[in-house]
Amino acid sequence: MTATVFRTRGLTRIYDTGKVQVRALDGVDLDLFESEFTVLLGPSGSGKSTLLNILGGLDRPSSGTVMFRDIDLTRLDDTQLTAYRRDHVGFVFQFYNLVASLTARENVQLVTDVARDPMPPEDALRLVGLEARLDHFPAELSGGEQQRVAIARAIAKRPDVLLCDEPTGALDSKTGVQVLEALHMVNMQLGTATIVITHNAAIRRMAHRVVRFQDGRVLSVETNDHRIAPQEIAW
Ligand SMILES: Nc1ncnc2c1ncn2[C@@H]1O[C@H](COP(=O)(O)OP(=O)(O)OP(=O)(O)O)[C@@H](O)[C@H]1O
Repeated sequence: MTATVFRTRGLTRIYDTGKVQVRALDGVDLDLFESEFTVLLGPSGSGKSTLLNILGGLDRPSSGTVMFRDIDLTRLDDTQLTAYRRDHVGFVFQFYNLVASLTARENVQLVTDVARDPMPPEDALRLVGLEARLDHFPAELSGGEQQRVAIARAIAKRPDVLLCDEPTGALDSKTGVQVLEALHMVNMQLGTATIVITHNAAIRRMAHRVVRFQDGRVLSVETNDHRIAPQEIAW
């Protein structure tokens, strides 16, 4: 049996907006596993991003526990949480947040220059299929290529987990599939536990495990017996 990378118990996040309290997460018990590719599905507002932000140490729960391996993230102070993010977590968001005045290689270098055990930026860009675009600026790259630079930037520090919030949300099917191929390669070659939020149900078919959310709770967890290749996915 594969070891768990994340274990949440009774995870609850309440946003207090003054007039109303929103239970974004409402007692989530969830195990996610080392090296697995997990897809999080669910309607808008069901709590997916809130969960991802807590797993990534960007936010804290109101109650409950979240273990990363044998570390209880809820017990870390702010400095320790920052160190956890820096050493263990790669993030990919819907919008790429690349520095426009830097090339693809230089955007990745921003991270590798300060990481503890980085891979060369060229290796990270090769892994996502961009070896021919090293010296291109973001404006010279397609949306899918820019997202792949963002993935290279996220994985160049060799994180243990890669957390992706709608990574194909801004992309059409053809370029979106290239981004999924890049995530698949990272997961296969580096064994990085990869957790992907998507509204696109077609993507669930490439996952090891699919978690469905509703109203801040886990509705179901399914394991895919037959995964399909990213190239077979279309939307
Ligand atoms: N900073 C905040 N302040 C108040 N309420 C918030 C805040 N962030 C999220 N929420 C609320 O918490 C609930 C869960 O939001 P969350 O973003 O986690 O959902 P989601 O499933 O990721 O949605 P989407 O698919 O639209 O991104 C929603 O009702 C949302 O309005």
